[in-house]
Amino acid sequence: MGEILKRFAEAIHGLAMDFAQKLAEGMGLVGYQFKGWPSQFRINKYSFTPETVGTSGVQIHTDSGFLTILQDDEDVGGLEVMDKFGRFIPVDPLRGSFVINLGDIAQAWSNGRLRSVQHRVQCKEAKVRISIASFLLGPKDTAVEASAELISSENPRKYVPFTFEEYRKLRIATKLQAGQALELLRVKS
Ligand SMILES: O=C(O)CCC(=O)C(=O)O
Ligand SMILES: [Fe+2]
Repeated sequence: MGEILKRFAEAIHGLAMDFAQKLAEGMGLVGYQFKGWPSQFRINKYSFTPETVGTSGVQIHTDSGFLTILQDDEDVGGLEVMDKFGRFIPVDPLRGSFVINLGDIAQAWSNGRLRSVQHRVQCKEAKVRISIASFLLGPKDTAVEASAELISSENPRKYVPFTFEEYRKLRIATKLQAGQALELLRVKS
């Protein structure tokens, strides 16, 4: 990795960790530690052509990790997120901003209080589009498990404990990319 990318990656990882910490505090989790949770980086390049206008550059999916910080293309739009009514809402380019969204691990970790968001990238115009996605994944060696503070008799545990690696493999094996794989890990009542 080049020096500039390395510094970018470190800064974004730090931002993701701070953001996660604030989320935990906001949910009343005192002293929760995200220490050792890794980030993964991906540079997406879409070579859109007149023929691809109107098609999907990335199919509908949720991100599998905890949270994503997206440095989206500053000129070429196309990102769309799904609202709770199943409608796609365009996220137009906004210079000097990041898009932050939650993934499936956040949903399991929070016992369903936080929700992962379905999204896709549509080809709107015949241009090259570039985005840099930084994913804060999940705990490295321990299981993803909602803290005791988030569990009560009215709010029983929703998901069985699982590791990020197990979840990643489950998503690949089932080809369920839009959050449905999490349903397979629900505690049976
Ligand atoms: O390119 C984008 O705007 C989004 C890419 C994305 O959703 C992803 O990499 O998971
Ligand atoms: Fe994504």
